[in-house]
Amino acid sequence: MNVRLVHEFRFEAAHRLPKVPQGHKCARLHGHSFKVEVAIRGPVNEETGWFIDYSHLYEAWAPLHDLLDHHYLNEVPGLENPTSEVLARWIWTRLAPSLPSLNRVTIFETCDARCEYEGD
Ligand SMILES: Nc1nc2c(c(=O)[nH]1)N=C([C@H](O)[C@H](O)COP(=O)(O)OP(=O)(O)OP(=O)(O)O)CN2
Ligand SMILES: [Zn+2]
Repeated sequence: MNVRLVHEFRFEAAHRLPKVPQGHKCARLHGHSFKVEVAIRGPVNEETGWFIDYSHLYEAWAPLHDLLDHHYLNEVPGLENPTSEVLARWIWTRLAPSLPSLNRVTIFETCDARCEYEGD
């Protein structure tokens, strides 16, 4: 039996999008309460009844939270153009080494819009 486990994380950050057309509102400095969903996929162990402990997701996420929370994303190396798309891949690249079963990273900038990334 295979399952997808999903853990939500949140961080607050400011950003601006430097490559949008002139006059676009997102060229101005603004902030979001970002929500990130990290999904892993794999088999359930018949003995333990789980795939892996959710705490592994938390442990993998914690260093990224420190890099992102209450930061100006444009100043974070690799996030000079911090769209949801760029952020999703940035997070994926940093989680994948410690979460080989990584299946999807989803970025919610607002309640209504999200970017889902499943690797290239
Ligand atoms: N494909 C993308 N489009 C947009 C991104 C992005 O990262 N990828 N980002 C933005 C801005 O960051 C913006 O802050 C979010 O804009 P929007 O979804 O329009 O959110 P609002 O709450 O400001 O919009 P409402 O019109 O109030 O719904 C824009 N586009
Ligand atoms: Zn924004």
